[in-house]
Amino acid sequence: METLETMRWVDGCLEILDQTLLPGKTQYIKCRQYTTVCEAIRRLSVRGAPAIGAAAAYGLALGAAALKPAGSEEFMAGVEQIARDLTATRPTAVNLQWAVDRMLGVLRDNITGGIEAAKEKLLAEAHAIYREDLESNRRMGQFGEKLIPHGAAILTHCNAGALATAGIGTALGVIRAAHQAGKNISVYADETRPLLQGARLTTWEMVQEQIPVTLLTDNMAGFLMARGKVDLVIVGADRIAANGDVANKIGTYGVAVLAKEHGLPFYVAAPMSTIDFNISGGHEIPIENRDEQEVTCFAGRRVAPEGVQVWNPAFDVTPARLVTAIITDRGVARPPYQESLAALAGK
Ligand SMILES: CSC[C@H]1O[C@H](OP(=O)(O)O)[C@H](O)[C@@H]1O
Repeated sequence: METLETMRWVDGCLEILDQTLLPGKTQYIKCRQYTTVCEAIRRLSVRGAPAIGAAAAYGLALGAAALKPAGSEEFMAGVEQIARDLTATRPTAVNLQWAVDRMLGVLRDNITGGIEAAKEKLLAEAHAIYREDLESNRRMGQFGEKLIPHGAAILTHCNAGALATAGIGTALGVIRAAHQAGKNISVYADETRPLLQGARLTTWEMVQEQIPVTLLTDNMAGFLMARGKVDLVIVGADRIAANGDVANKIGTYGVAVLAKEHGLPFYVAAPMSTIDFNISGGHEIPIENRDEQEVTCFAGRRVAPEGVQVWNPAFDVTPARLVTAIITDRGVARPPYQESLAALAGK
């Protein structure tokens, strides 16, 4: 089985697995400047909320290391600009802002110790963020697999796997844990238009691990459920509001409505770093709109006529009322989410 690292730190350089080339080609982007990390996030070479957060943390450490300020004030100003550039790359996954805020907090706590020491602290914190995600995924898998019945056929959307994280994944981490617990599960993977994270990445991860996986186009999910082929749905998340509304890859809301219609459990797996307690509901979640060519072209060939208008939101919002449970790295939250998520966060 080929196991690939989503990213790795090698001799002062962040190497990012270029996911736009998967599954056909395995190639790492060598990021020696933080601007290369910004571009990798923007073009989804690295993608998935936890992975974006970890990449941004390493990007901030890279950028800070290259600064040659006259003093600490200039250094702080330089790092804060790097932080702004990183958080501007993609607006929806809260892990990006969370990771950058955490790095800035470490800097402010250590600036009095001198600039070189602060640079070392930043790199250490980026390593910590990456390392913690490994353990966070493992815990989500442990909590989540208890919800998975033996022999379950599980539908998932997009890729919330090892390629979206530092570890075994969020939704796919639960699937891996259930598989390893001997539950004889199988997976249905939505291709996930327009960038095909399901067809390219989720199926690849499942095939690598010899977990039975069936690929379907997004518009087939309803009929598959109507034919009684699906036992439950599990997806990842990019930002979850305090009330349990979930922003995830475009198409997730439709799957949740279909699951409700067919009486199927709809689970969301996400670490606590994806819960945004600063917003009350999904209406406050910023939704990224992406380039129209992602929709008008397919495999590099234009399929829609010139002059067509395009709407290409990268995410949608699933209301909490459609979510059966939220599997986090601190336990499983059930409705009412305002209370259960706050309790898991120790608020
Ligand atoms: C474990 S977070 C995965 C999450 O991120 C994906 O979005 P993108 O591929 O655009 O970064 C998708 O929403 C996944 O559920």
